[in-house]
Amino acid sequence: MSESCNHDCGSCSQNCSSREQNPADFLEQPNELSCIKKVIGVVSGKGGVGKSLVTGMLSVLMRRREYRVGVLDADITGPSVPKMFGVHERAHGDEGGIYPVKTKTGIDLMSVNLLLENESDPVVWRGPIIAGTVKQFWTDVIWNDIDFLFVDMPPGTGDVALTVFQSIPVDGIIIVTSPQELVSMIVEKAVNMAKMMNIPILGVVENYSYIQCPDCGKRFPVFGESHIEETAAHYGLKVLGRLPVNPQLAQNCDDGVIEAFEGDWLEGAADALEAL
Ligand SMILES: Nc1ncnc2c1ncn2[C@@H]1O[C@H](COP(=O)(O)OP(=O)(O)OP(=O)(O)O)[C@@H](O)[C@H]1O
Repeated sequence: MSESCNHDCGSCSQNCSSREQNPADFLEQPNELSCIKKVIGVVSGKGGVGKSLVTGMLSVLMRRREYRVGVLDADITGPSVPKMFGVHERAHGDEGGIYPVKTKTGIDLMSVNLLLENESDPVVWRGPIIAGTVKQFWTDVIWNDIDFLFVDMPPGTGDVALTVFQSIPVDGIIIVTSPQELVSMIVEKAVNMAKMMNIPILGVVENYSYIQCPDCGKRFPVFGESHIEETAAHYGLKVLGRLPVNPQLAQNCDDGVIEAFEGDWLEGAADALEAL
């Protein structure tokens, strides 16, 4: 602290200990009617690697294990969660807050698409507004009795991702990657961000890992040989699952019936969540 400190940090540029804030200082309180046991962030270092699909599948798996599950779609400019679940109605609220919309199997969803008049309306908002909306999904939405709240994070490690990590008490993150060479750098970015935010990493899921011949069962690494084991070992992370390119999964998303997907690729990830 400077000797001439007048305790008015707004008029001083010194980076002293009284200015440094604990990450916990930025945490927002959830709605007073919410009751959430664990918050799991699903992140990716870049867009399009299947983060939303993995979020959706994990929420379905945990629901199948009889947990009460919610999905907070923090991917405000590319909200794909409601479509995957075939949910098109609008969310409603009252003086207590906003109520999530329930899927067919009882998963609670909140997404900007459930609030827009027209779900095809583009969200052309600047970063602070987007980040504020995500915060409101935490502070204003009534997450009633939730064992696992999955947060489908915006892709990358930018402004909105940072706000989410600062304002929501995330218990652990799952990193979704693809098999390309770039993966190591991308995982490193996500790992560093989690470290900065002091959030445990539960492990990595590799998507688009291979394609499996429906006749002979042989696996083909269409996007190149996987480096996930070495990469995960390098950062001391667990590989929680490898997801093939599977046309049926894409069809399930397009038809809004992700709750009907069949496959045990992510059971390891579900076990890790259950063990939390
Ligand atoms: N393993 C897979 N097999 C078949 N289709 C897949 C697979 N993974 C993702 N897809 C399809 O690819 C598209 C993109 O996936 P998804 O929306 O999950 O990516 P994302 O990482 O969340 O994207 P963004 O970063 O843009 O939000 C979706 O149409 C999804 O159905």
